Amino acid sequence: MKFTLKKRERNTSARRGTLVTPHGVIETPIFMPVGTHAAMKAMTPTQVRETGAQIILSNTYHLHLRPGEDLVAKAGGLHAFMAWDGPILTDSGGFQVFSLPNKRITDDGAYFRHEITGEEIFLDPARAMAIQEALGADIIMAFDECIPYPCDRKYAAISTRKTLRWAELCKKAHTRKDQALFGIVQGSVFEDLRALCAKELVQMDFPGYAIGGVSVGEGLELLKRVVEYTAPFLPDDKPRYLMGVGLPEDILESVERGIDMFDCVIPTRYARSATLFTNRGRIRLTNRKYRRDFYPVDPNCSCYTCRNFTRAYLHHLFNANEVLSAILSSIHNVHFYLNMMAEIRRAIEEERFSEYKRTFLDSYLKGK
Ligand SMILES: C=CCOC(=O)Nc1nc2cc3[nH]c(NC)nc3cc2c(=O)[nH]1
Ligand SMILES: [Zn+2]
Repeated sequence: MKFTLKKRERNTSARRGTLVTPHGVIETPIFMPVGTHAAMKAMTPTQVRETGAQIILSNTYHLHLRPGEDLVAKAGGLHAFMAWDGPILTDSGGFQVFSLPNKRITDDGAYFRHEITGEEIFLDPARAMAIQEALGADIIMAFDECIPYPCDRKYAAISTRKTLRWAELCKKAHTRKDQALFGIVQGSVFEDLRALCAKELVQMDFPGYAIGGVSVGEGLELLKRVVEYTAPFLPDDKPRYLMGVGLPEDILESVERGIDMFDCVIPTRYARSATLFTNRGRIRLTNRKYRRDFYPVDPNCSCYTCRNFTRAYLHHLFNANEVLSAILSSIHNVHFYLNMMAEIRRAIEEERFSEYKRTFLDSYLKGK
């Protein structure tokens, strides 16, 4: 996998790059829609492609539980199984489980109790590598502990050292050369732990680095600070992935501070609960005020949904509990995110990212 920096912004740390993977080229900064169970919810691969998505995410933990990585491998791997011929990244998905009470973390790994069957699953570096290698994603993530927020410094220090030890074990266990293994920086909100973790991971020399342990309830101010003091320790010529981020405003602030890759369930999850993104903020389509509103969701949007349907129609679909409501809303929200990323890339190329961010947020946050 090869990352090339194409442009650095003069007055911010925003950067424009190209990431070449075995399944295609990714233009960064990029947003990666999340397809947890090897599927983008309510969208076909063709529809996902049409939104401008270049790379999608799937979750190791969930696919290990069902249908199991051996079955996916027998199907020819994730790309064949889900008919997505673009790049795929697998993260743990254990994050959701990490945040659940029913898990036990030891020095060697983590025990997750399956919320449905109650069956206990043990994940450790070697197993996490074996599962992701069988699934066949282009980018796989080191097995780490996502430190919850808040947490005391002592716990964060011990956990961060463990994540570093696990990163070493992942590197040893990872054999497939056509897969890129990214290291994950932990350290909670403690600047010195973040610096120490980043420096030691860089010493291990990964093809890319993620900043983990964020978007765990710390809020935008702390997120900005963590990114601000962690990103500079990461190599300029390697991709930087901020896990689980986020809302449009979180993404803009993090691009400004040097992040290249993002993932979040927000666009797809909000779509299914009728919350849609527009360049004047979010709208709740089940609200009665859209009953007779014959405008598109976002008059400036060029997606299939905005070109063919009105807010009144989507309001009706949600009221009638039609499956089509989830499909059309997901197409719009994912398109909205990917369109924003395309505008960000152009703004960086034309050295006007700060102005783009200000204009976008003025309209988006104040509904101007
Ligand atoms: C197979 C193992 C691969 O391990 C991982 O993927 N680890 C990992 N995933 C995360 C996912 C997150 N989502 C959010 N917010 C929605 N924050 C996240 C933070 C992490 C994290 O610190 N680590
Ligand atoms: Zn649209």
